[in-house]
Amino acid sequence: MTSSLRINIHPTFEVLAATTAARLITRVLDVQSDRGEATVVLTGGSVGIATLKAVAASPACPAVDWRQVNFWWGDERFVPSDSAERNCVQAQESLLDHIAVDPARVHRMGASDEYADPAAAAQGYIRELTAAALAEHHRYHDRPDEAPAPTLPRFDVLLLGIGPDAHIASLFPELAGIRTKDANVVGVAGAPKPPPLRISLTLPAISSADEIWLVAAGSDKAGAVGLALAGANPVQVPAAGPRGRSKTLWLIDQDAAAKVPQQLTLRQD
Ligand SMILES: O=C(O)[C@H](O)[C@@H](O)[C@H](O)[C@H](O)COP(=O)(O)O
Repeated sequence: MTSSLRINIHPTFEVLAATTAARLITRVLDVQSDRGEATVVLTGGSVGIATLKAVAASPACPAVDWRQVNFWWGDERFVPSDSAERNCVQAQESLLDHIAVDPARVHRMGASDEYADPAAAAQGYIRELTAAALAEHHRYHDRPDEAPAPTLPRFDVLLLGIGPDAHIASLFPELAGIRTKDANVVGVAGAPKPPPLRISLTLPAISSADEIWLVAAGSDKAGAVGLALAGANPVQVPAAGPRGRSKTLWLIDQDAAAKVPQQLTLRQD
């Protein structure tokens, strides 16, 4: 399957969040009509959280059977589980508290009051991902023992915010995480964006997703977005790395689009 790249530019942060929310609701509904369940990987950050708030506020929100949605996170801050800094705490307040989710389908990354360090929390998430992948493999394969067992469940939509330094999730330029190819989850130390201790999916795990949506707003993201879309090296520009299996969607506002190569904004493949 060839993966398509699309760039959608919106006039303002608010319109970007509202349209991303509408797109997410529609995508989950479409997947649920095919498979019953749907799986979304959430992100932290201003656009990621604003999108969740817009989903909760949408008149279409109740159309989704949220009890059949699996929630994972692309990254998390390694702080106490009840800290307002946690991406999952912000997602809980923005959306999950307002919909009927199945707690067994909400997969939070580990916290500093649950694990000794980010590496241990990463191992814990790897175990949780592997267990979900195996259960899904048995649900969807007639003869599961005849096919190799996957280590990741199917991610229907994976959301990524982008930092001014072009980081995605908690994969930062030049650090070990963006270079990691032999693991699905890593612990992060020394993150330039506080807090310094984090957990993150790796680029191979991110790129296992069917659709990847990169969301960014503001002129401080224009350089990162422009470099990523110009095809920079992912080690220096992590936002250049993600490729969804079927679609890579850039959802950005006009300010963040200021340095997108002109020929790209005309081409929508
Ligand atoms: O844990 C995090 O901080 C996020 O997952 C991170 O990857 C975020 O999405 C970007 O830093 C963009 O954040 P802003 O949109 O707030 O700049």
